[in-house]
Amino acid sequence: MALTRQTILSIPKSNIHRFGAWNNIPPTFRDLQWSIQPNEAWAIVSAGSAGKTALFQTLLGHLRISPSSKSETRSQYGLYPFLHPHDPYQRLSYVSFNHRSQASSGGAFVDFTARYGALRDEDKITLRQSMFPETIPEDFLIKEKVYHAASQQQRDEYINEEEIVKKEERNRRFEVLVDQLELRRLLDVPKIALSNGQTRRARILKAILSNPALLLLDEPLTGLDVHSRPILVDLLQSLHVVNAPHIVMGLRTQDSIPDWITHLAFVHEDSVLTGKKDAIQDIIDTRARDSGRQPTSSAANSTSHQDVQAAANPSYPAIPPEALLADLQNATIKYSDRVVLNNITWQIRAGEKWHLKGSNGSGKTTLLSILTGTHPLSFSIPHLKLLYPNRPRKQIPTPHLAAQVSLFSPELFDAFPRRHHHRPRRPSQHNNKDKWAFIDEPVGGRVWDIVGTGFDGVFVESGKYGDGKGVQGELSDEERAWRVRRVKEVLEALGPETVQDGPSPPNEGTVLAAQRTNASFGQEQFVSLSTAEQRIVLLMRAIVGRAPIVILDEVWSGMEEGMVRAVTQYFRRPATADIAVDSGAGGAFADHQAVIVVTHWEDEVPWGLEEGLKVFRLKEGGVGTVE
Ligand SMILES: Nc1ncnc2c1ncn2[C@@H]1O[C@H](COP(=O)(O)OP(=O)(O)OP(=O)(O)O)[C@@H](O)[C@H]1O
Repeated sequence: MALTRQTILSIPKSNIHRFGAWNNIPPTFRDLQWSIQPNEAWAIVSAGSAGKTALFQTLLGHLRISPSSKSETRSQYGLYPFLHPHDPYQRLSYVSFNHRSQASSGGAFVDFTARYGALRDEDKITLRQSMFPETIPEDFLIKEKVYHAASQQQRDEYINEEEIVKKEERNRRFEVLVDQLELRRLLDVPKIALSNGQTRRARILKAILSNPALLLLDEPLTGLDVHSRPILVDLLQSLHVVNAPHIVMGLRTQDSIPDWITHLAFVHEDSVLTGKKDAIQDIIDTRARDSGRQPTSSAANSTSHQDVQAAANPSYPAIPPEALLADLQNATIKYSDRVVLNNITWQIRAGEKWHLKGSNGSGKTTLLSILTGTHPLSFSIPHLKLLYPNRPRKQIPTPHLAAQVSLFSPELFDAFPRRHHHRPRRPSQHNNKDKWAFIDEPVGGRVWDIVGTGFDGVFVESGKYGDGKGVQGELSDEERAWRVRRVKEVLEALGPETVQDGPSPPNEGTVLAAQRTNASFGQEQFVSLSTAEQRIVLLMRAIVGRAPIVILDEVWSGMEEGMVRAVTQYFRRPATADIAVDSGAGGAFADHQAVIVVTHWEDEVPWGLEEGLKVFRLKEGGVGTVE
């Protein structure tokens, strides 16, 4: 198609490299050629998050396009002819639900339970105030000196924005969108208190209000309930057809593609296939059929593995079949006039598999935070008994509870500390500078250590062997040996040799896919892993300790296709395989464990109703029932 002033994006045949990488290093993408016209609606599709993210990074100018824009082959309008002559970076908005928030990138642990109390003053900023900083009362800003600086910056940004869009126009759009996205009744709720799905809708609203010409949305539907998904898809379409803004969205291969999408960019390894939807969809389907291979790891198939499966955690008393592990009766939680949990009664027994269901904001995370003891009100619920043998929550020290009710959740993923060392680098002839420079390098936190933090439910690695110190005192030799065996088992079950998904776009500093083994993976730095791999490591952390109650909240979102397959297969492996000597083919869960899965996608639940899966559903008004 000919390039015109209206063309939105144009990348003539190019290789895409990371900045700083030589041209003779394999590029992230080879021979990428792509143009987007205003009447086309594009989605970027890839099996995992890494490929999609790299393509979005290319659009954001974070990767190097070769030949460069100075070359004759490039358009006179650059990457975004449509935005010309505006600064593309002012008119471009990128919202990704694939990444952890900036908040945790500094390495400090962000207290994700703060939302339940909203005790700190800066946590009281409401959704409305976050969108309209000028509505934050002046006396609040003066009192909160630290926050003042941030708010002032937001205010300045707001004023700058005003140069682009008239205030009235922004307000008018806000009024319409806030209803369409069903956020009105949440406007005066502290922003930090919003549920996962509510936060996602609010971020999309904010991005639209910033009036971009091009809105890049990565996985906008992940984490949204079945009711909200079509609402968002319709809204995006209505904006897109008038090109205000033009939208490019990222989807997983397993997501259904909205009808109004006309073109697809399919990322596979280092190639990007672009074209009309049907043609590219055919290619994706064919590839999916061909690659329907099963994980081929020693953990899945071989019988040579000599480890005896490590069933029960020797640190805790043996749990008899069907023992009551959680007994919650008549629990109510409300915030001023909003009842989030209304008289909830729920009993969970050893060996049970639960699917906790409910629309966005129905109280799932709140309910689980009572079981994990992280909700401050978990102490004041009259009847809450946990673990085996059953004891009132008040009598269980919180660290013991954290070790025995293990958790994976999007909030934990965001908050998990990733440490970087800000280290000075000597001036040298290589960096061509006479000044000292600072480089950020990852420190500590090998995968092995991070998985090991799961035994004690803590967030910092501890213990000489990276297997924790034990919350009940010094570990015995038997306990230590059990822990080491367990870390090996989960690495074996979910490490890169088992989870074969094709190589991700090469990241500088990471070990090449071909050289990786499940064992070597344990020695890699957690912070250098891709987002999807970090997820799988935190999943290993949640299951390593064979905690009596395992909570898996939105585990599959953000994982690569092959990972979803391997994890599901591992979860489905019968618990009885657990005691099989020298098979290495143990199940992810032993008979004495209860597992609670939270997902809005039915097909992600590893077990069916016919296999004994139980369903607990939360409804509007905070009512909860066993289905
Ligand atoms: N301080 C507060 N004031 C008012 N409402 C609050 C407060 N804290 C939490 N809420 C509300 O409690 C509800 C429960 O949120 P929760 O995170 O438990 O929902 P969820 O079912 O996990 O949702 P999602 O599917 O989006 O993750 C939300 O509607 C939230 O807005």
